[in-house]
Amino acid sequence: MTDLVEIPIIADQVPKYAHFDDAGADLCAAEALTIAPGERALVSTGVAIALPEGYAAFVVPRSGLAAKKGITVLNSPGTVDAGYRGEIKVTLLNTDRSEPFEVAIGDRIAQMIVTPVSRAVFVPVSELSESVRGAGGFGSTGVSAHA
Ligand SMILES: O=c1ccn([C@H]2C[C@H](O)[C@@H](COP(=O)(O)OP(=O)(O)OP(=O)(O)O)O2)c(=O)[nH]1
Ligand SMILES: [Mg+2]
Repeated sequence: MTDLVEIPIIADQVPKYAHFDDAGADLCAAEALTIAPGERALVSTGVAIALPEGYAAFVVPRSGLAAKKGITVLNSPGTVDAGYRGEIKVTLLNTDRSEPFEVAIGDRIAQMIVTPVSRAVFVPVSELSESVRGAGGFGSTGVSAHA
């Protein structure tokens, strides 16, 4: 059984996990609007939470909206800091070239993943330890699955 984290919340519609073992709880729109093709909108959810210290919540797209409608979260993963007490908002981007995207109040527009996060202590050094990857990145391993 996963550890349960109690999170105080103020919300008209409390985010729900569609299945008990889902990673993301769905966030609903608290306002109605239309997002034109290629446009973005900052959408209210009416949700405010008090995350425990050492936790963050990530606002990420729903795959169905992405695959079927071209809707994504522009700044995905949107990062909700533990100390944030304001309303959680979702920056939706309509990537479709022709279809406007209609948002109705109560629509599940994105999902939120609550997770522990490490607090880093950045220690300046003159050299970094060696690794197999080294400085290779940005496609250094190619695309083909065949060597
Ligand atoms: O998708 C998001 C991302 C962020 N936030 C809220 C919670 C977060 O704690 C706060 C600040 O987010 P972030 O640090 O990403 O934005 P910023 O542009 O760096 O703003 P700030 O200067 O306030 O940190 O905005 C949302 O409601 N939705
Ligand atoms: Mg910030």
